Amino acid sequence: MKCEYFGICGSCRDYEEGYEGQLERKVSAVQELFFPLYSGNITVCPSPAERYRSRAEFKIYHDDGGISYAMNRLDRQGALKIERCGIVSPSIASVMEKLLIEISDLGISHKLFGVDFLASGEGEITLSMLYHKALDDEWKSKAHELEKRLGVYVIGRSRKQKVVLSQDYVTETLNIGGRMYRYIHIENSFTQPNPRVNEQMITWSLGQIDKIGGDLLELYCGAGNFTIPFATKFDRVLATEISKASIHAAKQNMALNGVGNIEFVRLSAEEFTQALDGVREFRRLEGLNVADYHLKTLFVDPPRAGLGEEPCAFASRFDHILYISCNPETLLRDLEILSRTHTIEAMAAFDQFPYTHHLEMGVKLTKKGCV
Ligand SMILES: C[S@@+](CC[C@H](N)C(=O)[O-])C[C@H]1O[C@@H](n2cnc3c(N)ncnc32)[C@H](O)[C@@H]1O
Repeated sequence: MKCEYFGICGSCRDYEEGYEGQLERKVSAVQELFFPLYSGNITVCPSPAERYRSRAEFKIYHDDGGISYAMNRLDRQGALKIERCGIVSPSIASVMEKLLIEISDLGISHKLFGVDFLASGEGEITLSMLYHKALDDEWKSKAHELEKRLGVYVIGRSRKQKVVLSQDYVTETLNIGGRMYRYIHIENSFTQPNPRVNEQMITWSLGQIDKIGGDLLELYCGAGNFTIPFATKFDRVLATEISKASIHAAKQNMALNGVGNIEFVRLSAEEFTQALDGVREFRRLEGLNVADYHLKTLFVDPPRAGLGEEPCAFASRFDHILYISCNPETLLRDLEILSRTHTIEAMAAFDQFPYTHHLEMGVKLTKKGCV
């Protein structure tokens, strides 16, 4: 019998399909899905089979005066208590059990309903504790003690309250083709969850845009995960993103890596296209002459909803499009539109989320008639 919770609770190690089997099945499914548009080779980038997630969110389940970790059941029929978790990074795994003991010992479990972990490969961890009550000075001093006992950075969150005791970020190192990049990852902001697959994703993507040159436009740039390595391949990069915290981190990441040819601007993708077409003016673009950029390449990494009709029409203006997608279904819809003007040159599948039906995809498109 197959257990749908393998990889979440990590306990049923005899899952009959194994890591390779589940990946093969997912890859066959996307090959079939995209076959009408693309019949070429799909590069497959696997994940480590366990301990691959650098961030994880758990519910806190209270019973008999004790607390345990829990997750929503996949069938949405209540919560499932978690005893062990095979998918979180070694550093998260090393504090999970101790954390429950220390929270109980310090008496800070009352109204605690969730904990979020974010870790770096070097073992730094932010621990966000989510409460249904206001956090007072007594909580702060106990949470300080928790930081000391576990060697983590504690952030307390409740309605309209965020308490940062020491810091709310970790610094991650990624190896991209032998070069080390450093990134500040802020808790509660978007970061790629699987660092080893993320490295493969950036490396594959770099290979696709290697010799194009000119300037790059990136929409949905987050904290500059792709932007910073991409900047080595273009004269200038204009990168936009909706989240203020991510843009702030992106600017720090640019400095951290000694990169100077990127402009990060906090604008939604929709706002940026309006600005480019002169439909609206934005103070956030002041001092930047967008018309001055030689934008022939577009990189997009949108949320699950993908692009849709209008953004695809905008994307069609570019000679080269690189599209990273976390949802093959919306990607298919968008590729059906983009294939009217562009040819799919290459495709890749990145197993960001092993043991789930999710698969991240990468696609390189070139305008028809363009060499
Ligand atoms: C899948 S993440 C990719 C981020 C980044 N490329 C990375 O690898 O970390 C999508 C990003 O799009 C941003 N976003 C969501 N809706 C947006 C919109 N309408 N316009 C611009 N950015 C948006 C989110 O804040 C998030 O950072």
